Amino acid sequence: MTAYTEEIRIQELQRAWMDEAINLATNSVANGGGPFGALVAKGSEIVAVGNNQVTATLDPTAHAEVSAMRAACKELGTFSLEGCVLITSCEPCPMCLTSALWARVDRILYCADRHDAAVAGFDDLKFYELFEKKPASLWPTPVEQLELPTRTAPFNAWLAKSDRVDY
Ligand SMILES: Nc1nc2[nH]cnc2c(=O)[nH]1
Repeated sequence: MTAYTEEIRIQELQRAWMDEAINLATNSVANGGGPFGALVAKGSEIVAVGNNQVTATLDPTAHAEVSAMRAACKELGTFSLEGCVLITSCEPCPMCLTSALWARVDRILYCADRHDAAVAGFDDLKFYELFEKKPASLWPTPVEQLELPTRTAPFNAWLAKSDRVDY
């Protein structure tokens, strides 16, 4: 296989995965979920899929991407998605983007963006804008530090644990 045909193969695979993510998102609406779908792929294989289940499961963190990454970790038996790609029907919100960074995915591919989501009434864009505003203590949901002398005790315990599993 030449580099060119390999590139075409990868593009076709990505297109098929994105079509699948969009189908998951559309079906999610029909099944009572939010209009978002995502999947995690490794090599040429889909490891796991997910759709938005916030209202169905009473879980504000049950976004499509988080659901897909949770399922992928379970499937692979690991907390790291290194070597995997996250494909999502819509640009990840700040929570999902950070979750993907924590999961150490190799790459994220999305279709609709935060502006498309805003038209549908979702706050992804608003939250991205919030993160650009400082200080967070002045956000509509104030984020404030209560600085106690014991604040680093958990980290001290962590650093003293020789058999800790870093992530
Ligand atoms: N990308 C994305 N944005 C959202 N905004 C609200 N829910 C979701 C979701 O599941 N995925």
